[in-house]
Amino acid sequence: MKIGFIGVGGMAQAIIGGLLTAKTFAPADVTVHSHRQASYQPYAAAHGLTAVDSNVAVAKASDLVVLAVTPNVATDVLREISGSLASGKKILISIVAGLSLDEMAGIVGKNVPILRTLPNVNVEVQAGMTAIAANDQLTGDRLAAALRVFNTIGSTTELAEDQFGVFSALAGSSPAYIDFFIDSLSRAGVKYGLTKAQATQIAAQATLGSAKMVLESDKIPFALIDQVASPGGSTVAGLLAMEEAGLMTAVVKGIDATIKRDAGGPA
Ligand SMILES: NC(=O)C1=CN([C@@H]2O[C@H](COP(=O)(O)OP(=O)(O)OC[C@H]3O[C@@H](n4cnc5c(N)ncnc54)[C@H](OP(=O)(O)O)[C@@H]3O)[C@@H](O)[C@H]2O)C=CC1
Ligand SMILES: O=C(O)[C@@H]1CCC=N1
Repeated sequence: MKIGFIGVGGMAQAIIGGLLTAKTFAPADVTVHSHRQASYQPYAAAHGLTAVDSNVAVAKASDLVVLAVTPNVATDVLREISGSLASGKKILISIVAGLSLDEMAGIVGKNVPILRTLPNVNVEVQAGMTAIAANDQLTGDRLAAALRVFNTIGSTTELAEDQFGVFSALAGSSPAYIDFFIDSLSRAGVKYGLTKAQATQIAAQATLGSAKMVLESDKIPFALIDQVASPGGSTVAGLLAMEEAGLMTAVVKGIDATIKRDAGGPA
């Protein structure tokens, strides 16, 4: 099974990095092309991937064709490769935010098996969270082959397409927000004399452990908060100060803005 990427920006590189580490594909079975030769050729050479000189060549060389370009060029690129997908033998996988299965099928043809996905950048370390929706042409072994791509680099969840916007905010964009939180914790540590490197490692490990606790214990986050906040202690003092500064409202407002923009609202 061969996989090809049209677009090798931040997200495609995270997926490819995760897949190579997981050994889901051998480097030579991964074909790439993007807009600028200066960006895709050195990347392909550095990882032993197969670089080709057009988007159509990616589609021709691959069983799984991953559309990983920015949303503003996605429909043009689909038009460009539609002839190579027309037989319905290749599987189109899109990671493009906001592009629906119907829009894609309207361009490449209703007989083409398509998997719409929304991965997050953590796929690079096999800890991704990916939403998936398949069209009715993608079933059986072919669906399993497409799902395997994302199951080997993290968790997946099947989702109705009208929930991709909220998912994109909670999982696609949130690594940036969680990193913002980690960096804020770390800066607070620097304020009190830790080095930035020490403080970042401490903040990141505490975040990782807390996420693991939420996933693995049977307690909801509020119960875990209560477990940490000793009566009359320092944590409850910190929690109240954070809430006075509007932490929960700030997070929800951030998610509101993310969803609005994902739905086509102004930047
Ligand atoms: N970043 C993330 O965390 C996530 C991103 N996504 C989706 O992934 C997609 C890519 O995002 P991201 O990686 O962040 O963006 P980048 O800007 O990092 O990458 C975009 C890629 O598209 C390529 N490209 C642009 N125009 C063309 C074209 N006409 N033909 C071929 N390739 C082209 C660029 O090529 P070049 O570099 O050569 O100019 C670049 O490799 C988006 O649709 C986004 O919605 C989804 C989930 C999470
Ligand atoms: O910022 C973006 O538009 C994309 C969608 C989800 C994560 N990154």
